[in-house]
Amino acid sequence: MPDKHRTGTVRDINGPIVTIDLPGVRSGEQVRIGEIGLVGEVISLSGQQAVVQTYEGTDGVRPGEPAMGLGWPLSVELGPGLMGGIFDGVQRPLSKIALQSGDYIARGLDVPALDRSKQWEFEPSHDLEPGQAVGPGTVLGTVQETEVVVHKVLVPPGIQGELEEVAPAGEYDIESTIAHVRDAKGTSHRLSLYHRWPVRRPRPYHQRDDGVSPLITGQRVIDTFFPQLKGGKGAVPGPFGAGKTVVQQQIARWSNADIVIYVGCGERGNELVDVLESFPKLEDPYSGRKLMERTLLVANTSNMPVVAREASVYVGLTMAEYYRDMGYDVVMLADSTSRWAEALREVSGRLGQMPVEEGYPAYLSSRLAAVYERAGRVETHGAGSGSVTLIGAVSPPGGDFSEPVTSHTKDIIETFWALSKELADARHYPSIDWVTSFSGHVHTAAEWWHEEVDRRWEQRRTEALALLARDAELSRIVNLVGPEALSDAQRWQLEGAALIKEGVLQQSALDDVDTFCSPDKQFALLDLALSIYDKGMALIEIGVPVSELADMPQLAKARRCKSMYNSDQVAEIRTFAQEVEQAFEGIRLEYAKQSVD
Ligand SMILES: Nc1ncnc2c1ncn2[C@@H]1O[C@H](COP(=O)(O)OP(=O)(O)OP(=O)(O)O)[C@@H](O)[C@H]1O
Repeated sequence: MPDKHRTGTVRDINGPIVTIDLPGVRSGEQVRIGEIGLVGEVISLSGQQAVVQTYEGTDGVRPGEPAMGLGWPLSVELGPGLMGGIFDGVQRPLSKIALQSGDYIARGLDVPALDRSKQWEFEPSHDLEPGQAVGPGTVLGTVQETEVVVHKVLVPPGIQGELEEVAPAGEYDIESTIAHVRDAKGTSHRLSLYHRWPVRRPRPYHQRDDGVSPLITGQRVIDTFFPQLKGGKGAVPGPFGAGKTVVQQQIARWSNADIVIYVGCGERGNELVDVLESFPKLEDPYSGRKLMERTLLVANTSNMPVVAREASVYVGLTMAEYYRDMGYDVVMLADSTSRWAEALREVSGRLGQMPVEEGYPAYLSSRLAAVYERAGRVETHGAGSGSVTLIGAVSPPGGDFSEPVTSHTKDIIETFWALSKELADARHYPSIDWVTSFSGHVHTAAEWWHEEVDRRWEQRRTEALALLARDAELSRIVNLVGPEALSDAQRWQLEGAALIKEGVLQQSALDDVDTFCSPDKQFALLDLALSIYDKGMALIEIGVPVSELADMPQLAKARRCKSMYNSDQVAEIRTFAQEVEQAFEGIRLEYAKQSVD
């Protein structure tokens, strides 16, 4: 233990929950437990006794060992050096830890998140003068954190006053003094390139703004059918193996956010290894450099107990808010909030609290809501608008969406991308079910699409969903009485829906051309599918048999267009649409001629 200052004694150990005697300890305070110095946090107090949840295994710790209060709540370090980092659930840098203790994290390790020795090139803001009034969000200067991220060095929340001095341009480590600010009481505050922030306290902002532009993910079923806004909150619930991780990775990789934060929260070890191995290899499609230059990962390692997952979501969110405060659009992916909720359940069970639904405590929904509440688009204190988009994967046991975590999440979020086992089994990817998914952002997104892409976007989207709903009804009839019972018009509706499903909704993450689809290409493909359907229906209405249309080679090509033409080749898709139109016109003329003959 580093210090005997304010020490107490371990009384009782119940898995990750430890009771200690420590006079003067506060709720939420960080403590170190036992000779080994395990990290933990006070979650309840009763007289001199405190109940602590530890973020590391308590094996070997015995009653009577010391416990020490650190005097501050669970906090993270915020400053240059976060980008590209891989941290554990309490923000310890995994790569450094591996150097110190090998692949398995030794317990009680105390490694700061940010590198103390690295020098950063600080460029002070040119418009700053000593004597000037500054406050939270004032940009003191910048540091080029990576090739693609300019890190704004801001006056941290809570500091307000007169600027005494700001450091000249030069190289500084994160602990060097960058500025001094004298507050109204005359106290001088020394500011450096980093500060600490308690993870459970949302970082302040000037005011909330409504989201205005969609988060473009390049995934058609998301952008075109169930859009998300920058600053929105969304969930991806899905049964085992339905594709949650792929959806999240596609968003991380392709979305037009400035910063990506991926919190691997208690998913199986091999999946986490996969994420940790795959992310550093990914190329940033916007800069051509490594995606990790604007990404950071938080990963619960397999030897951390379940309660560490609980902290990791807040750790990720606080870092997301920090970059939001610089005016960036941040997307944070939490995989998965079910595992996070299990941590709540475990702790509440060990505390003997009354379980409400399936063992979860009564505060499950309020905790979930508080987490999602930290998403949003805001007017920051000094750096313009910034946003945190929060997308949580949910892994309901047995794929049952009525279980508590999924159902409470559904009430909180605005965008719900429900993955379906049937679609995944049929290898229809992404397996986002168009019947049960929803987005509360369609009208706002429509303004963007109408302005930037095509004025018919919302109308076309509605037509496609109506056709898919009709398809579901007709498929039920076919299952009952067979396809012969359908009219030619109904069969053509099935063909039209199949074209939407295969040509628009299905999108392979593994297809080099189709893995990302620009908004223009998304609309061109949707419009192509619907025009084919509309033109075909007009022919059926004048008596052309459906078999003649269903065999047209153009239909097969329309299904493949997504992989034949990349996002820059929208003109080619439109040319093909004209060819199809001519083919239909040919049939119409021929049929009209036959009728006359
Ligand atoms: N968009 C996609 N394109 C191509 N293949 C996909 C896509 N989505 C999912 N898959 C396939 O489905 C497999 C399982 O996906 P994934 O690992 O994302 O599922 P999961 O829901 O995260 O699983 P788990 O329940 O184990 O966490 C992938 O390995 C891949 O083969």
